[in-house]
Amino acid sequence: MSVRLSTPSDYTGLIDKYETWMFDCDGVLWQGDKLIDGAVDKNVLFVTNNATKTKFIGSAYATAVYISSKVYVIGMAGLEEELRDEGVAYIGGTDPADKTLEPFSLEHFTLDPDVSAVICGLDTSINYTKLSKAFQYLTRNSGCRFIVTNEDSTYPSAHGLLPGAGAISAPLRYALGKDPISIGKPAKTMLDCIKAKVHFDPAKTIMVGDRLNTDILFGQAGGVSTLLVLTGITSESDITGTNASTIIPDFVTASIGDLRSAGP
Ligand SMILES: O=C(O)[C@H](O)[C@H](O)COP(=O)(O)O
Ligand SMILES: [Mg+2]
Repeated sequence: MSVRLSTPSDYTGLIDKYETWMFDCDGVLWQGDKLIDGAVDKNVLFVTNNATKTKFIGSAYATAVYISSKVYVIGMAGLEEELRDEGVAYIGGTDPADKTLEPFSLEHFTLDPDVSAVICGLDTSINYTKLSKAFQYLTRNSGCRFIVTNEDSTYPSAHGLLPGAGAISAPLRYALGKDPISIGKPAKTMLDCIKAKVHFDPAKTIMVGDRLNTDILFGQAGGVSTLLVLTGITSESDITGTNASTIIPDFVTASIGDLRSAGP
């Protein structure tokens, strides 16, 4: 049963109890380009599946650390930046030849034999050209691995829910008839990435997230406490009543901004 936080002493107790705070980003700190009230005056680790973000411990960074060979990318500039920073050769991504609305044609497409993995992340410029080139690599380059930065089905933007990274890779999963390797939360790869960079005591660590099947499962798998906020994907009806999820966070509060009410 989750503990519902509500009083200043509840929040003070939580802040006193945990020395390492892992914060999910989309739906916790911000909704798209809109900051969530009260979120910005904390200095903690940001752990996001959003592969368009960089310089966080994000799924883009974790994927770039995971792969070393040349890859074909479905994704945006943030994912390309993390691949470059880790010295991973890539094609596709924001390349104008792929990020195009021109009539589809593979007439000028030559398969690159060095591509040994396809990486798929959130891509707001997704199109048939990208999906087709990725499919060509996955079916014609022997042993080519199918990797996704994360599998979030939706993305909590400032304008409501939008298709998430999981929805971007879904056409390839269906066409291929096989599931990819997923790097982001709740996968262990993401936690391994954090452990390689930051020392923390799981007993004194709390993961704050808005999605039960990524953030809360990630925290539980990592042996850390979990705090669910209701400013993103999960709503009250998802955690109460007959259809309540079986994923039970340790703590629940409406918004990360509630922590401001912590007493002295
Ligand atoms: O990739 C996606 O679908 C979205 O960016 C999703 O919101 C993950 O971001 P997070 O909540 O982990 O920051
Ligand atoms: Mg989130």
